[in-house]
Amino acid sequence: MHCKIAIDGPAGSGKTTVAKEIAKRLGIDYLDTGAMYRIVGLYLHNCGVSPDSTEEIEKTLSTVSIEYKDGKYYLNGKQVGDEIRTAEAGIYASRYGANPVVRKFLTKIQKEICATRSIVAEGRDIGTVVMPDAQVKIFLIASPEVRAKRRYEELKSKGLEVSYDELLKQIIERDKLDSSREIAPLVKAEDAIEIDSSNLSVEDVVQKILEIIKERCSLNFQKTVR
Ligand SMILES: Nc1ncnc2c1ncn2[C@@H]1O[C@H](COP(=O)(O)OP(=O)(O)OP(=O)(O)O)[C@@H](O)[C@H]1O
Ligand SMILES: Nc1ccn([C@@H]2O[C@H](COP(=O)(O)O)[C@@H](O)[C@H]2O)c(=O)n1
Repeated sequence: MHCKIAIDGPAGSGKTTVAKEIAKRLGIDYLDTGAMYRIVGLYLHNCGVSPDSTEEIEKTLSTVSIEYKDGKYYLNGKQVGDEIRTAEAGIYASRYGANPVVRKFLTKIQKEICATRSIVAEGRDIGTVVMPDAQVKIFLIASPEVRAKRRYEELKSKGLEVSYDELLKQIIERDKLDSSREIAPLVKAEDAIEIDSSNLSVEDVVQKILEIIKERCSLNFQKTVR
C-alpha cells in the first residue's frame, strides 16, 4: 500500500527542506506543489493576463502543459529553473493561485502524480484537497519573523540583495492571501499534526515526522531511515 505524506504550511516554515529530506531517507518521491503555482503564476503574469480574468486564464492554460519527471518540472516541455524561486514569483503564485481555474488545472495534475506512488507532497492544500486520504498530515508552522529570517539567509547565501523588512512584509502578505482565499485556503486539516519549527533544527523536525510515519505507514524502515 502506498504511503502518502502531506506537509502543509505557510511560506518559509521549512516544508521543502523537510519534505525533500524525508523523501530521500525513505526512498520515495517528493512533490513541491508551490513550484507548480510559481510556474503558472509567473507564466500568466508574463502573458499579461490579469489574476481576475478567469476566461483569459482558461484560454491561456488550454495551451500550457506542466510536467513532473524525476523531481524536475517542465513548462511546455522545457525544464524550469531558478527563475521561479524569486520573491516576485511567490507573490504571482499567491495571486493567481487564488483563481479557481488555476487551482482546478494544477490540482488535477497533482492528484494524478500522487495517485500512483508513495510520496511526500508539500504545499498549502495537500492534506485538505490534493491528498485528503494521506496517512500522515503535517501542518508545519513557524513565526513570521523566523520565516523571514530564514528566507533572508537563504537568498543572501545565493548572493541576492534582499531586505529582511521587505521579506517579512511579503511573507505576511502571502500568509494573508493564502489563508483568506475562498478556494483551498491554507488551513490545518482536522486530522493534521501541527509542528512549530520556530525553535527546532531541520533534523529535529525530520525526526519528529519520521516517528509519525513509522507509526502510520508500513514502509520498510530498516534499510532506509538512519
Ligand atoms: N527548522 C529549520 N531551522 C532553520 N532553518 C530552516 C528550518 N527549516 C527550513 N529552514 C531554512 O529556511 C529556508 C526556507 O525553507 P523552505 O524553503 O524549506 O521553506 P518552505 O516552507 O518550503 O517555504 P516556501 O513555502 O516559501 O517554499 C531554507 O533556507 C531552509 O534551509
Ligand atoms: N499547494 C499549494 C502550493 C502553493 N500555493 C501557492 O503558491 C505560493 C508559492 O508556494 P511556495 O511553497 O513555493 O512558497 C504560495 O504562497 C501559495 O499562494 C498554493 O496556493 N497551493
